[in-house]
Amino acid sequence: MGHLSAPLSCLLSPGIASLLRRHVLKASHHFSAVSRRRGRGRSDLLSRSRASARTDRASSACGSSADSLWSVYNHTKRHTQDAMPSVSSVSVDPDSIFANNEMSLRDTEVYGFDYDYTLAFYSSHLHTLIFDIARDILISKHRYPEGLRAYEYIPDFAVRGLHYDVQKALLMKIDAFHYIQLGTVYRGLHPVPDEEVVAMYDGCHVPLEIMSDFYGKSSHGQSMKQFMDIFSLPEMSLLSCVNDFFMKHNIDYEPVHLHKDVKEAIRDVHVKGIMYRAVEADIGKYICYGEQSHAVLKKLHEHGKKMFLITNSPFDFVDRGMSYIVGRDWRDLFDVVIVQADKPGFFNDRRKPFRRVTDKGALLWDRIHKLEKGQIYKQGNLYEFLRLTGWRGSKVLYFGDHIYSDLADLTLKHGWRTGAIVPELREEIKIMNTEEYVHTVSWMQALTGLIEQMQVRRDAASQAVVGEWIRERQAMR
Ligand SMILES: Nc1nc2c(ncn2[C@@H]2O[C@H](COP(=O)(O)O)[C@@H](O)[C@H]2O)c(=O)[nH]1
Ligand SMILES: [Mg+2]
Repeated sequence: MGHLSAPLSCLLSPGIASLLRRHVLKASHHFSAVSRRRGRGRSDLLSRSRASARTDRASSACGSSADSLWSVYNHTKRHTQDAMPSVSSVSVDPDSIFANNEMSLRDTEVYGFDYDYTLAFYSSHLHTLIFDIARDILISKHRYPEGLRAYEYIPDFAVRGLHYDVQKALLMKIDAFHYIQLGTVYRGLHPVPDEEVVAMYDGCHVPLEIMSDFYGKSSHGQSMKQFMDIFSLPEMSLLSCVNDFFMKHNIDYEPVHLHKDVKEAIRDVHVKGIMYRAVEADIGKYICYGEQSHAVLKKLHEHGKKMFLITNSPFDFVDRGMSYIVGRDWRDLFDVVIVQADKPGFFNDRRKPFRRVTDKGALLWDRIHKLEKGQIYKQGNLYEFLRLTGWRGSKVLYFGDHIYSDLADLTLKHGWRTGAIVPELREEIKIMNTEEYVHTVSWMQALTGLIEQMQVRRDAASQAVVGEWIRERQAMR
C-alpha cells in the first residue's frame, strides 16, 4: 500500500509553482498561434464545393483540432522537460522544522511534552511486538483460528490517518473533503477495484454522519473509524491479516465482531501492561536513543524555561524510558510530571482531580493544592493544571504526536502554541526530493494547465484528447 503515503503537495516550493505557471503560459501563447493557423485552414476549405466541403470539413476539423491539441501537448512537454528545475534547487531539508505561524522561542516561557512518539521514539520491533501479542490474544482469548499465527506484521502496509469501514471491512484513504481516494481501498491484503468501490459507496463521497468523531473514535453506529495514532499501525495490519485469512478460507464472519475483537486485543496489549513490561525488559531493542534529547532539554532548563510532561503512559514505563533517553537525572529537568493523564479527556473533562503517585506506584489520597517539582501526578485535568501553574496562552509550547489527542484542543480551546511531531514527514520529504517526484509534479501541473484551458472546446475530437489527458493525470496521481 506504498502509494497511500503520497507526499504532501502543500510542501511544494513556490519556486516550482511559478516555474510551472510560466510553462503553461508559454503553452497557451503557442496554442493561440496554432488555432489562428487552423482558422485559416478552415476558410480555405469553404471555397470547395458545398457537398464535399461538408464532409471534408467535418473530418478535417476533427483531425485538426485533435492534432492541434497534441501539438500543444508535445510542445508543453518539451518545455516542461527543458526547464525542469534541478532537484537540488527545489529540495527540502528532511530535518527542518516547519512553522505554520510566526513565534519567538525567546517569548516561550514554558515547554510541555508528550512522551510516546514525542520524547520516546520506538524501533519497528515495537510494532512487531504489538502485532504478535494481539494476534496471539485473538487466538487464545477470542478463539480465532490457529492458522492466523502464520501472519506477521507487515511494516509498510498502512500509514497513519487511514479510515476503516467497520461494516464492510475495508481500509482506505479518505481526503479532507470526505472523498474516498480511488486506488487506496483494501479488503484484507488486496486492493479493491475502483468500479466496485464506486458501486458500494454510490460514488466516492462519504457523508459526515458516518465518519468517526474528532478524536478518530466511532460512536453512535458510525462505521468509518480513523486511525490517527502511530501505535495503531499494527492494529490496521492485524485487521487486514485476519480479514485476509477469513476470505482466503471462505469463512463466513461478521466484520463488526472482528473489528471489536481486534480493538480489544490491542487494548489488552497496552492496558494489561504487556507492552510496557516487554519494552522495559529490553529497552535498547525498542527505544531509539535520541542523541540530542538530553542536550536540548538541558539547554532549555539552563535558559530558565519551565518544563512539564503530560503522558498517558504509566510512571514506571516513562521512568525507564526517560532514564535511558535523557539520563537518570531527567526528573531534575522537569517542573511538573503527569502520567496516565487520559488525554484527550484531560483537556476537556474538568471533573478528574490530580492524584499523587509515589515512586513505587502507590496512589495517595491527599487533595492537591500545588503541582510540585520532584513529585509525580496521575490523571487531573487541564483546567486545574492552568489554575495551579498559571501557564496559560501563547507563552506555552506543547509538543505531541497525536493531532487530536495532543494538539487540537490545546490550540483551539486554550491558545497554547503546539508543535506536531510527525515522523512520517522525513520519508515524505525524501520522496519529494527525488528526481522522479519533481519531474512528475512539474509535468502534472503543466498538464493540469492544459486541461483547464482546452476543456472548453466542445467538439468530440478535442473532448477525446482532453479525456486522455485527464486519464494520464489520474494515473500519475
Ligand atoms: N488503551 C489503549 N492504550 C493505548 C492504545 N494505543 C496506545 N496506547 C497507549 O497510550 C499511551 C500513549 O502515551 P502518550 O505518551 O503518547 O500520551 C501509551 O502508553 C500507549 O501504550 C490503545 O489502542 N488502547
Ligand atoms: Mg504520544
